[in-house]
Amino acid sequence: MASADAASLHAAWLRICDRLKAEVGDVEYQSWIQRITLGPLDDDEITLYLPERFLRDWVRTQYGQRLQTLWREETPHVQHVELKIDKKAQRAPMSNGSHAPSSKSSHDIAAFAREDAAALDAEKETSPTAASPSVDVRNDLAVPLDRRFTFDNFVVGKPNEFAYACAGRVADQPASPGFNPLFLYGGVGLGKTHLMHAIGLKLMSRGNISVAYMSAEKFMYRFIASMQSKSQMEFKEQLRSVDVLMIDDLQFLIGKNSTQEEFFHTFNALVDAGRQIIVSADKSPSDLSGLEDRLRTRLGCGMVADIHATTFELRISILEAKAKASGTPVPPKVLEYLAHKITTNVRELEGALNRLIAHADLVGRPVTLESTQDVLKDMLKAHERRVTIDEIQRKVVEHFNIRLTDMSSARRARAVARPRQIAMYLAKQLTSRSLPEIGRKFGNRDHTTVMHAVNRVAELMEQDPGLAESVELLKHMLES
Ligand SMILES: Nc1ncnc2c1ncn2[C@@H]1O[C@H](COP(=O)(O)OP(=O)(O)OP(=O)(O)O)[C@@H](O)[C@H]1O
Repeated sequence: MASADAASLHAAWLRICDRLKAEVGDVEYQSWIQRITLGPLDDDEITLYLPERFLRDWVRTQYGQRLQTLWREETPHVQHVELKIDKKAQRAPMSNGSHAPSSKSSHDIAAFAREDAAALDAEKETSPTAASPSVDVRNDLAVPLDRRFTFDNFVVGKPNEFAYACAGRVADQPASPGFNPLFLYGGVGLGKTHLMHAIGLKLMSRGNISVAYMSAEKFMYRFIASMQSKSQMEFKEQLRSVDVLMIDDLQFLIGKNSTQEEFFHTFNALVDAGRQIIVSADKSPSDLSGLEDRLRTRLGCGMVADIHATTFELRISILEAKAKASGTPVPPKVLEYLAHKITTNVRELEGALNRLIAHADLVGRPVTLESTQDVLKDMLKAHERRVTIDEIQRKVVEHFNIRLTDMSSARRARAVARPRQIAMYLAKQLTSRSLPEIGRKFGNRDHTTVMHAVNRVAELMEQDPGLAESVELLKHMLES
């Protein structure tokens, strides 16, 4: 093998850098390739240095093959590429000469991070309840898991059984094919965080597994803080050293481009190293517009599990379990009432129950339906569904297969009059409209007619289970 002098090696390296830059783009180039320092040629093997182990590993997995090919193409003297760690290479002048950072490039990532921080500040201004950014990198990387959020404490029903099963599988066999990443998504307060913590707790109970859980927001604070304190390497190394990384509420990263970029690299490094990633968000990967396409694609590559909105049955089961755990007796009527009134969010359902129990303990009186309505007045008001009389009329005519005009017509035939009475009854039950207001919406009828209809339907529901079922069904459809 002919020997190559230092100048020709250096020239070859510059050409390789040029080609790589064109292939991978500026950001990746500056983040990774630019950190490489050219080392000696030994026989047909060229050594390239990187200042940190994770950088070396990353470059090896991401670009190792390509570097070898490019070297072989650029100079036949080099057949093999060896990537080594050299701490002295840290912040050394770029050996790739003219490829040293341009005026803007060396701080691009930091600049992006500042942009993310600015985006965050803008959000904070419109979101006074959010915590101010904590940028203390001395804290532990992850936040502790909540010991209450176990699998045993998670109530399973139709809407969450699939997510529950997936979470259980990951807890039993982390990083198994098809389950990495595990992507949990669903509306607010439906148990995503609970399941993530349950996985973490179960894994940790088995001992030697390192689990890091943090919100996407926290991830970003850490990232920005590491930029500010020039400890990015430490941050990256810490992240890449965990066995299981859990990031909650990923939607927070929408519009935070450099944090997304950082997360993407962390994600790849961990998955490639056979570590488990668990992510939660309020939407599926494909619906998270605002996240980079390549990140969305990777997020959807493992198991995607949806937690659906709760059903009445699940809400009852959750309330029963929580009431039982509290040790304070709560009548079934109260549980049903809560499950009817608070339908969207388990966190609020739980909050309502806790408030009732605390109140009962404090005043030393049992929980009753009356005390519930009183104690939760404000909360329940906020949950009143804004069902309109128009909606009620539309649903009722659809159900009984009559015309909408029959709601306000003077026709008295039973086939029309009864559904009209039912619609009035529902208007009284589901809206805060007064009897005269309801009457006006039903062809300017008198309030006494409405009152009669309401009483008559209540009476009939007691006598006729078929009719009661129809009315309940309509009510349920209108409420959900
Ligand atoms: N199926 C369930 N069984 C028992 N508790 C539940 C269930 N679902 C939710 N919870 C409880 O409801 C509360 C809210 O759940 P969690 O924080 O996991 O929701 P989330 O989906 O992560 O919400 P967010 O979108 O706000 O992050 C927690 O106290 C959790 O224990």
